[in-house]
Amino acid sequence: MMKTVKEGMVTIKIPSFDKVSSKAPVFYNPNMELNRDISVLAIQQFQKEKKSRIKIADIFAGSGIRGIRYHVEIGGVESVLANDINPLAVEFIEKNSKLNNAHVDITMEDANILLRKNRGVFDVVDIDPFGTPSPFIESAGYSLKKGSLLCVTATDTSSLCGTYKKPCIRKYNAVPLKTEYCHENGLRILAGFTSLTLAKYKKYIKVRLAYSSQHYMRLYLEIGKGAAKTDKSLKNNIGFIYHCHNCLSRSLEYGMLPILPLECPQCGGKTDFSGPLWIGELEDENFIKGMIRLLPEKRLNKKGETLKLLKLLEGESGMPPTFYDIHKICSKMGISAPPLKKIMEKLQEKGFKATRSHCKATGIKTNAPIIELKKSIKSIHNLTCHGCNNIVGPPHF
Ligand SMILES: C[S@@+](CC[C@H](N)C(=O)[O-])C[C@H]1O[C@@H](n2cnc3c(N)ncnc32)[C@H](O)[C@@H]1O
Ligand SMILES: [Zn+2]
Repeated sequence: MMKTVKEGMVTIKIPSFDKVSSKAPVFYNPNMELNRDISVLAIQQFQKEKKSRIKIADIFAGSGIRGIRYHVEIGGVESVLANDINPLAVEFIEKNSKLNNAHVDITMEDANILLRKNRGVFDVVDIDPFGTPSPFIESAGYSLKKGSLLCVTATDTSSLCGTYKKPCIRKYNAVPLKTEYCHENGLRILAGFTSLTLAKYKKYIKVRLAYSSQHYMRLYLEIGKGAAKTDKSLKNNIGFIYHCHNCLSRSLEYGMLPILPLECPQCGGKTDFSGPLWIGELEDENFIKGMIRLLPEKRLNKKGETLKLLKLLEGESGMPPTFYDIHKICSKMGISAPPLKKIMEKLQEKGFKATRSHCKATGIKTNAPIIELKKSIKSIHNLTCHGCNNIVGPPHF
């Protein structure tokens, strides 16, 4: 039995399956359509900036839908290589390429071998494996050329988010942190690990776009080259996040070792830490603006969702790492949560930056310290609440 799928401008066929699983004869996940839609826009924007024709490698191609979409939907493409280790997947990539009249190059190799054999060939490498991309980053570091784009998906979010600490240390050589901003933290661990892995090849990353959605994380990294620039990139972007579970304050430390005393500077409580991770920029405002401008000319089923996400990510550029969960803070303060918009306005009135986080609907990113945020929340609460001032007791800050 066959199943027909329509996404973007392509139609593909795959063997029927009961549920999305790595055990399916040929893997296809309809929930990743947004991932593929955003990839089409991001790679198109990259190609536009490059002003030359690009060679793309979709090295975990599955049914071929991703690579075929890149071939059909992205302008200025010189070639697309679709690779998979599964022989049945390769058969379907061949069928689906013909079905869409897309002249895709097809290989059946282990992704690491393919990257090693094609050093300096591709302008875009897309790594979309089952679970962790960690075993493939080293070969990507060897293979990628200056000015190329590395697109990485990770679906092992429980490791990156710190539900399980040991697998994160094993796969990403970093200590995770189970907090309200654990998804952003996970993106930072993945970017930090990639940056440190590439460094031995005197290559560094510039994060053009990073987001977490549903069950996966996705990074778009532009590759730079040169020993001095790599050293500088590590110095300016790798470090640690410290988090106080008591008063919810955070701080950053640049470097390869956690050296701050593990005591909260705000309340004296014990702090937890995460890292080494990427504490530099995760969003490139101009890149995202470019992607938004490209939206009207693309045929995407998830256009609305894509725009909403890109707008949130655009707002996050230039903001410091981590965000505050207003519900968590208010529950600690013993008051009901005021609307997010009002809190952001209050912070902005006081001269702080404030924006929403794409990771959490109740999250606010701000450069205000926790004490200022709590003061702002309290003042809005006092203006609007006439019933509970006497029962909440003294403010908790
Ligand atoms: C998550 S699926 C890819 C989905 C596809 N990119 C898409 O958007 O629909 C991962 C694919 O990687 C293939 N694979 C697993 N290990 C591999 C390896 N070492 N080298 C190449 N392909 C591999 C699997 O057969 C599977 O088709
Ligand atoms: Zn504290």
